[in-house]
Amino acid sequence: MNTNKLQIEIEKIQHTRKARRMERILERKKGVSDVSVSTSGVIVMKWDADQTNQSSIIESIEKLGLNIVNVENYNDHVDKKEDSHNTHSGLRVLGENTELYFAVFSGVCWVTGFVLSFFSSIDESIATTLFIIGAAFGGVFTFITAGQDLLRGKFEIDFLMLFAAIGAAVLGKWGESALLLFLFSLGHALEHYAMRRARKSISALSDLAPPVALVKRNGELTQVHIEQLELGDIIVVKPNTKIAADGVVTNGTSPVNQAAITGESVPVDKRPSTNWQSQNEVKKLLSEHRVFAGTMNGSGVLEIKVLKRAKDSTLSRLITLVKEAETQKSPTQHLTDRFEKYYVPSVLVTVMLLMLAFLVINETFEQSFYRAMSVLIAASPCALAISTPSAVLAGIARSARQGVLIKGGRPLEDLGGIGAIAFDKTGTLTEGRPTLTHAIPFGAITKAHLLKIAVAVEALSDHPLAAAIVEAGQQELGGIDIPEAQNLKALTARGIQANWEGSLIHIGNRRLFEELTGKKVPQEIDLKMAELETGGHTAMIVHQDEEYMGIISVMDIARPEVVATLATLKKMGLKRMVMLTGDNQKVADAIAKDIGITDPMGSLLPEDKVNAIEQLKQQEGSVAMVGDGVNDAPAMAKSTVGIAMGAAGSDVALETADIALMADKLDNLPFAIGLSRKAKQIIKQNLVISLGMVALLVPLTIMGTIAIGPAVVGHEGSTLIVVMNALRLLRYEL
Ligand SMILES: Nc1ncnc2c1ncn2[C@@H]1O[C@H](COP(=O)(O)OP(=O)(O)OP(=O)(O)O)[C@@H](O)[C@H]1O
Ligand SMILES: [Zn+2]
Repeated sequence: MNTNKLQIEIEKIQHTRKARRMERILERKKGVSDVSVSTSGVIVMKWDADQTNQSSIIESIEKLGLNIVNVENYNDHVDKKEDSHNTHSGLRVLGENTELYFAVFSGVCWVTGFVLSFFSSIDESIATTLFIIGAAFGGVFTFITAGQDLLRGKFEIDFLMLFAAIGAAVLGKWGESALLLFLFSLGHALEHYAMRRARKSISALSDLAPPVALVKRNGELTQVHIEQLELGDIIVVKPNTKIAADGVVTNGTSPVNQAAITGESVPVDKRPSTNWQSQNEVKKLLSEHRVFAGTMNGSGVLEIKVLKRAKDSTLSRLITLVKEAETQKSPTQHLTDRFEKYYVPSVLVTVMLLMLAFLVINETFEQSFYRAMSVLIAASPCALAISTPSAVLAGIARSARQGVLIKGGRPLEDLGGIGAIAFDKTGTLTEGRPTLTHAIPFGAITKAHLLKIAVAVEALSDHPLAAAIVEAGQQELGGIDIPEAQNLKALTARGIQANWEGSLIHIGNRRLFEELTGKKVPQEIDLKMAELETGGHTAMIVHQDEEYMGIISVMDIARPEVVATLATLKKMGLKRMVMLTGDNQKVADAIAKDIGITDPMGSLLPEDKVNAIEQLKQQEGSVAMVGDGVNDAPAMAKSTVGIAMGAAGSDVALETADIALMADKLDNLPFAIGLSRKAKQIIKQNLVISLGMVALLVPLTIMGTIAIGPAVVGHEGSTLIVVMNALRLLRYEL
């Protein structure tokens, strides 16, 4: 089976009955299965590439009198990116592993022929025939690939191999020719087999989402294909079944295992959101209210309002990004590509010259040709070519399983070599949910008045600090009516300004008032603030017209896992852990001391954060920046590797980061760094193995110490070792 998935948008179908009929008709087509036609005009189906093809399917749909609007082939761009050796699907009579079976059969022919050739009583032609059959089975895939490459104007290893085999055959050395093609095809079949294994663990992601969902419409439960779910639909998720869509919990409580998306092994308790009817965005929801398609419901029944279409779900985005990531070349790969560009032609020239050796030294053309072929095989950069991509593929596949999306070889390699790591404070190192701790009025002002002003003004702000002040302030004031403020102006990294009851209010930090008044803030205020800040409280001044009214302070606590995470990073040898924040330096120092940050940098303007990253890069070579990917995006973009946390809930973070921690936690950071280091190390080992083998084999073949057989064994052996070495990453644990 070679299953593909196809989604076709057509014009709306008027009746459900008609849609069902379409389904039945299409289902009857050979190679097509699991057809679902929605009245909204979406056809989804699976089709087997061995039995039918896309254009034939589209033709049959058009024959039904339907107008096709759009066609989306889920496997399309994956298939195209499969390596060229994998494209001859026409010959896959025995399934995916046909090449391997052919190689084994070719080997059997060769061994039998080889054994028979020792018996003088048996006619030589029998052994020769076996060799020829062996060569045919061993060479057919090589022949096709070489042909395809040639048509595309490319000289690749398959062509060289075929050339060598034909050369040997021309010289009457059928045994050698068969051996060569056998070993070559065996090596490459095993290599593809291994690579496919790594790729499978990526495509396993696609199987996470259940194909159907139970939807509640007009009080009735019906089963629909997930592509037919509409935004706002309420789906019912039974205990221990998979959740079919991204959405908000509207009813029921249940623990949900989100490991598939976020890598968290502990289930997250979900409960209904109180205002689910007005909730329209997954990213604004608290983790206890939102659910993701592909995650596993626990013991309770959940009702969920669908907030994303199947094709836009976090899981779908993740799958697309992982598949894209696989094709992003790493720095080492660019390097080896460039190396190969000069290397391959020079090998060819050398081989040409070696063929002419008989003109200079005393040997036959046959001997010269034979030596040249051995050198050609020995020097072929097969192992080199696969050494980095295989590691990148395995690394990305492994991390995806852990809830870490690494977008390609570059971030994978870069993260393994970072000299320092910088964190955004609010929401990354801290919970990002500050609480009000103090309200200190000055002089004759009452606490209630101070809070009233603060609540009225901050109610207009969407800064995380504001929410804390409003919520706690209102509670303390006991639901009294507070006149509304107007004309809010957010003063970035300073505070806010608004009109209230005919006066002008400012709330913010020292910078704001220094700029406003041109003077330092009064000493007693400064001292009081400093006292709070030393204790880790973020203090803000409330100012009405010309008067300082008081100080309010909030506190944001560190995330529970941060201490352990930073300790692990330290143990892993990361010396500089930097915290970047717009908050006061003293607050930064206080938090840093508690959690193990080495370089707290406070009172930063947004552009200062970017400069700080720039500076760190100069000092440490490369630096990773961890943040939420939204308001620290510029700093992340400037860093060597931008790491976004909580990416499962935020499309922006998922798109902009180089590496995304899907869970809203830092837990996986050491894992990601460890995996990247391992990948870097494996890539290095692979380069040594592949180049070392070439360095060993080339002189030996030139001197004639070893013949073509051992050269092929060495060559293919190193290729396999390199791939197997890379696949170790699939089993990586911190
Ligand atoms: N709405 C507001 N009300 C009062 N003060 C504010 C407000 N917005 C910002 N400030 C003041 O400006 C400072 C810097 O704010 P900024 O938004 O740059 O950083 P942050 O989001 O608090 O922290 P981080 O940089 O760690 O995310 C705050 O610490 C606070 O003193
Ligand atoms: Zn090879």
